[in-house]
Formats: sequence, structure tokens, C-alpha cells
Amino acid sequence: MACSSAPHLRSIPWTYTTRPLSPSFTRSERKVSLFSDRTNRTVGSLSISGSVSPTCVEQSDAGTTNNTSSGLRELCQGHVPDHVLRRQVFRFSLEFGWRNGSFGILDNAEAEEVGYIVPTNVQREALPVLFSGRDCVIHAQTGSGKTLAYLLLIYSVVNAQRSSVQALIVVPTRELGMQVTKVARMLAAKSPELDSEQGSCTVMALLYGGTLRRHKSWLKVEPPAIVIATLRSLCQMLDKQILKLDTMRVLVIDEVDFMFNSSKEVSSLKKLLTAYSSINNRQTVFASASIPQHRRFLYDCIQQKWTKADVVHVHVNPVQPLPSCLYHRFVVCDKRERNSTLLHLLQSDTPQSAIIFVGEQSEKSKKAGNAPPTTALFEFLKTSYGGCLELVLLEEDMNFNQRAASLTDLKQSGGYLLVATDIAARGVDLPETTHIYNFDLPRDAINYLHRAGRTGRKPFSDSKCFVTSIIAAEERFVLQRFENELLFHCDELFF
Ligand SMILES: Nc1ncnc2c1ncn2[C@@H]1O[C@H](COP(=O)(O)OP(=O)(O)OP(=O)(O)O)[C@@H](O)[C@H]1O
Repeated sequence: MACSSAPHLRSIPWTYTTRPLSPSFTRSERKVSLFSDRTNRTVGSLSISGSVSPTCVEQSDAGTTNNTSSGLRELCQGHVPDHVLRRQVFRFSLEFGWRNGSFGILDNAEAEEVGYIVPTNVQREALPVLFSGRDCVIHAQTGSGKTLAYLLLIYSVVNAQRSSVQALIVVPTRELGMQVTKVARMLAAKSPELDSEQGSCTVMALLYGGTLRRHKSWLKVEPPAIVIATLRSLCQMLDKQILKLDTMRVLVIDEVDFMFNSSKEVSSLKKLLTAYSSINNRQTVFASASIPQHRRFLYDCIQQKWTKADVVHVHVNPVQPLPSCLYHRFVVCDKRERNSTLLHLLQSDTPQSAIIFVGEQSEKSKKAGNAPPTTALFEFLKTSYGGCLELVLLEEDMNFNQRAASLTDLKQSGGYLLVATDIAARGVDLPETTHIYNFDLPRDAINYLHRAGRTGRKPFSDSKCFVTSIIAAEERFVLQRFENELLFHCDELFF
């Protein structure tokens, strides 16, 4: 029986013994525990589904835990299909790795290369729930690592050999979709358990504006295991029955509060959740840094059967909604002086990289034929900034390719000044950003939280990041309301 090796296990310095946990195992499911002979304690347990030989297997390897794979292979020899075994070894390596404070999915060098050394708090709390098969609402600060948590679940469930879409991640924006796709593909490529001669785990990005015809034939001929989609493009595929929900094992709705709040999306979202609720063996995950009235939300989910009744709310840091590494400031100035104030701030702060959030253009201003405020500020900075950071623009009016090019520019530049509307406020992960400027105040506290959360995105770093709002004197009470709601403090800056 061919079984891929598990190099990420090699470095774990424990020998182990596998034993049935209970003598009365069934032929279809069997649990084994893994003991450390160093500490003489159970270090993990593993359930093997499929038809397993009912002989009590007790095995001790004095070698390294790489033998775990071969031990399990012997245990299951001839009885468990290879892909089931591979998945179980993969799942075991994850659980084992996480329990011991490291990433089971990647070996040490690979984990270090991508910057994952130890799990973040939300990953520690959410993964046991996710691996237990329960539905989950992952509610934790911006930049806390929610994406990796749900992707690890997905990779423990999907079977690359099966020719069907098994996991679906729904995102509110193309930018977030592109980013999640990148992480999902990186994990598939890095993990030897997922990418083998038996076929790698394919990931499709179905983001509105992409080449839908190509996607249609891809979905028909060789369905990917994982699809990451915006609701609009997903609905097109579902309506035409090119994509079906019945093979789905995991559905993730990222930025779930935003999706439920969007008048354009909410009815399609509810339709999707209702259709998915009738599928057997399904798991549903919702994620966001902000879930207003979360008790009511959970109640509705259960009532509407969008989740199972035992859904778990993993709420990390509820008394501190914003990351503690953020330092909040404000400058009061006249509306007409905002450009020069911003320039002054950029010169005195010398950010490594920054995002400047600008409000959306009003209908009245559009009708009057004015340039959008983002473009106006971008043009001003082009002529006046003179610093070494690359100027990049990101706004709704740009087409898909222009928006994708802007994101590529950001990632390739040595440092950037991104002028953006709120399309860059949700989920976008640009860890090099050290400063956020609210050139216009956000609509509400939730938007403040997500804009501010575009910085401070290096989980174990203790460096401070700055969020500065440029306000008129009469806007001070609005900012004060955000402070009260989000429990943070803002200092005034004087020039
Ligand atoms: N365990 C980890 N160790 C180090 N870095 C990590 C770890 N987990 C995630 N990261 C990194 O942390 C950053 C933020 O992660 P992610 O985008 O998943 O945050 P999030 O919780 O989804 O944030 P948001 O709510 O803003 O969408 C990413 O750059 C990611 O690579």
C-alpha cells in the first residue's frame, strides 16, 4: 500500500505506541491512542474510519514518529483505502502538532518560511471544535489568524482524489477572495500530505469579473476540491447547476456580519444557507472580527437551521475588540486643510507602509461630474508627497484587472501608500502596513474596527502600529462614540 511519508512528523522527538482505546470498537470506526514513552502519557488519539481489522494492535517503535505513518499503515494494511489513511495521518499530524504548540501541517522549515511558528489564540481555541465536526462561529480580532483556522479544517476533510467540490468559502470582496485563494494554494503546495502523486488539492477562485466561461468548463470537466467565491459569481454557477451543493462537506462564510448587512447579498446568502442546510454530513463555519448582537445571530442560525443546534461560538478576547498593538490618535483641522495635514503626518510619521482610507463619493458629487475623492487625493499626493513609498490606488470604480494589478503592486513594492475606499477595509492582509490614516471618518464603529485592523497583522510581533483620524472639530463626538463602543482610547495630536 503506497502511503506518502510525513516528513513534518520526523522532528517530533517522541516514540509512541498505538492501542485501541476501547476493546469494543466497531468494524467501521476505531480509535487508537498515541502514547509518549518519555512522559508515559497519552499524547493524542486518532480515529480511523473505514473497515479495520479487529485485531488488537499494540506496537512500539523505538524510532522517530515518522514511524507513525508506517505503524498506522500496518494497522490498516489492506483494510482502509489509502486516501482515508492519508487523511487520517494528515489530521493526526495536525492535531498532534497543534496540541504541542506547532504546526502539524508543515515541517519546521516550511512553517518558518511562511511565518507560522506557533498557533494563535483563535487557532488554539477553534481547531478542536472544528476538528470535532461541529459548526462554529469564529469571532476574533482582526489579524488573529481566522483564515488559517478554517483552511486547516478544510484540508483535514477534503479528499483530493474525489472529483467534486467539497469545500466552499464565500467572501464579500474579490480582494479578500484573491488573498484566501493564495493562502489555500500555498498550503496545498507546501504540505506533502495534500500534494502527492495521487493528485493535489485544487483550489478555484470564482470571483466576479473573472473568466467565467473558463471556470464553467473547469467545474464540469475536473471539479476542484475547494472553491473560493463571491456570492454573486457563486449564485450564477448554482443557478445554472454547474456547481452543486450536494457534495459539499464544509461551507465557510467569511466576514459574515458584512454579508448579512449587505442589502444586495442578504437574500442570496439566506437562500444558500437554507439549501446547504439539507445536506447530510455538512459543516458550517462563520468568521468575522465583528458579530454585532452575536447571541441573537446564533439563535437565528439555529432557528433557521443554517447551523446545527450544537454550534459553538468561539469568541476570543471579547473585552478587547481591537488588537492591543494599535495606538489610536486624532488631529483636528479645518476641512480645507486636510490635504496638508495628511502630508505633514506622512512626513513626521515616516511609515514603512500605510493605507489612507477615503470616504465614498456621494451621489450628488457624482452627478456634478466631480472626480471621486480617492482620485483627487491620489493626484494631490502624486504631485506633493515626494517620499519614497509607492503610491497605489484601490477603489470600486476600477475594473477587476486594475484592482488585481493594484494588489500585486502593493505586494511587490518596497513600501506603499495605498489610497483606498472601504473595499480595502475587510479581510485584506497587508502585514507590512504600519500606519492607517482615516482621511474621512468611517461610517460606524464596526467600520473603524475593520479599517484599523488592516495594521497590526503580525500575530506575535510587539511593535506598535498607528491609526490616525483627521477630523473636523464637530466630528470629535463621533470618534468618541467609536471609542466607547470599541473600548479604546484616542490621543489628540497637535502640530
Ligand atoms: N499561527 C500563526 N503564526 C504566525 N502568523 C500567522 C499565524 N496564523 C496566521 N498568521 C498570519 O497572520 C496574518 C493575519 O491572518 P488572517 O488574515 O487569517 O487574519 P484574520 O483573523 O482573518 O483577520 P481579519 O479579521 O482582518 O480578516 C496573516 O498574515 C497570516 O499569515
